[in-house]
Amino acid sequence: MKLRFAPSPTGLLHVGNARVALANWLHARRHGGAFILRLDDTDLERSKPEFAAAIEEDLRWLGLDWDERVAQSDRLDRYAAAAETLKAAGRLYPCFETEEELAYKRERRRREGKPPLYDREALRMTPDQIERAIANGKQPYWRFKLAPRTVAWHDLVLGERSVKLSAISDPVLVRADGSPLYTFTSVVDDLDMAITHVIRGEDHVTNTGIQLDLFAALGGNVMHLNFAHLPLLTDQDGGALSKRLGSISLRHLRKDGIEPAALAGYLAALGTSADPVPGMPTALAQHWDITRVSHATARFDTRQMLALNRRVLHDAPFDAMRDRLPEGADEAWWLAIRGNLDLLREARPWFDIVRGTIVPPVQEGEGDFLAAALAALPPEPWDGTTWGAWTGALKASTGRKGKALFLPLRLALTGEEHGPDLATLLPLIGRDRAALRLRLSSGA
Ligand SMILES: Nc1ncnc2c1ncn2[C@@H]1O[C@H](COP(=O)(O)OP(=O)(O)OP(=O)(O)O)[C@@H](O)[C@H]1O
Repeated sequence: MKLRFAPSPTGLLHVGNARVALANWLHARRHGGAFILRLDDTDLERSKPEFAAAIEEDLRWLGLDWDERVAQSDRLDRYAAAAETLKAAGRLYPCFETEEELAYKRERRRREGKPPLYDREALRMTPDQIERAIANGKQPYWRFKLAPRTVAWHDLVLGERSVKLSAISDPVLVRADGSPLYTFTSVVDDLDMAITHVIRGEDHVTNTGIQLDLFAALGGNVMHLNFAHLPLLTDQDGGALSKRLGSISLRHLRKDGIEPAALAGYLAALGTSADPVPGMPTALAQHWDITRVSHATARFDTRQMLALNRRVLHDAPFDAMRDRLPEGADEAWWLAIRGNLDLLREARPWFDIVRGTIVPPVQEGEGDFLAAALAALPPEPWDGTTWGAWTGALKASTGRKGKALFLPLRLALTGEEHGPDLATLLPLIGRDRAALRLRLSSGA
């Protein structure tokens, strides 16, 4: 079994691309197959090496690796040879019509009530006419002569699918400047690399009909090829995603503090009936089943991904996070605050609260209560019971309870209205800091 992810390096990977990459990788790893990263970089104008590098970095961040990396720009000779094979078989024919001529023909057919298909006029040119056109300085581009048949396949996600080839114009495979087009390079590569499963976005369904015909024309055995087309992912409002538009990119999610296990877990469960669980791809592979992906359109819901991110942080052991935490952070602090984080960057303020200096707000009208709290602060050593003993004594002496008792203390000690459990936090803050903050917050 061999799979591939074939992005064009024309922008930053978005979450739709990532879902496809992940599905291919999970399928390969689940079944002990190989996974290839193939950069579709034959569009020299739009492809950029820096995007290729960014794609590789983002895939690695997501926890994906590959057994082989191929760049289509290194294989131009191979596409040229495959074009010759097709020409010799009479399946690739030269065309000379200009864009304007084609547009005019399409319009005429539409007016006649016919579908705007290419009429294969170039196929009727004699060798003489072709020679004359070339002698007159015209460079041909090349179309693939589709077979007059309907191709069918069992799609692992969409079910039974078929494409009637007579309803499609013969596709251009090679431009006038000799450069091959995606439909062509993709098939030559799948054939040469013995790809067994093509998992990609639903935008390629029509291509699949053409590609199966082309695959057979190049001598491939289509029985060895399996397809799965994932419904296109949209943003939260149903809008399309595109690399060129800079849609929700992995790069931005990462910069915003999303953990790869949250994104991978979310994408792997998206469109299935399974509850998303955070996890890196290696762990997710054990339960992966492509046939569980629904053929309904899926929306990328940032809130759900954030909920998973929270879970990743809540369960993260100190050792796994150590390098990304503020200098001087220790395990007790991490365990005390991790349950309160949506994003890792929210950890920093809790470091200052516990280990550093903060200025709590002066609480008007709470001066006496905070002074009493300061006076009742027990001596150190402190442990997990100190908070309960201290607030229990204050409750008895002041008659306060609930929010009236706890909120002024929390505000004084942390400067925040919400946060981690104070029973855990208080011993970490320590008596000196606690005493100072109670005094400052009382306005004394
Ligand atoms: N919104 C989407 N949802 C799911 N898969 C997608 C989506 N957009 C692209 N893909 C898939 O991602 C893979 C990489 O495709 P490609 O590099 O052409 O991405 P793209 O976002 O369509 O790029 P561009 O915007 O440059 O055309 C393909 O398998 C494609 O089907």
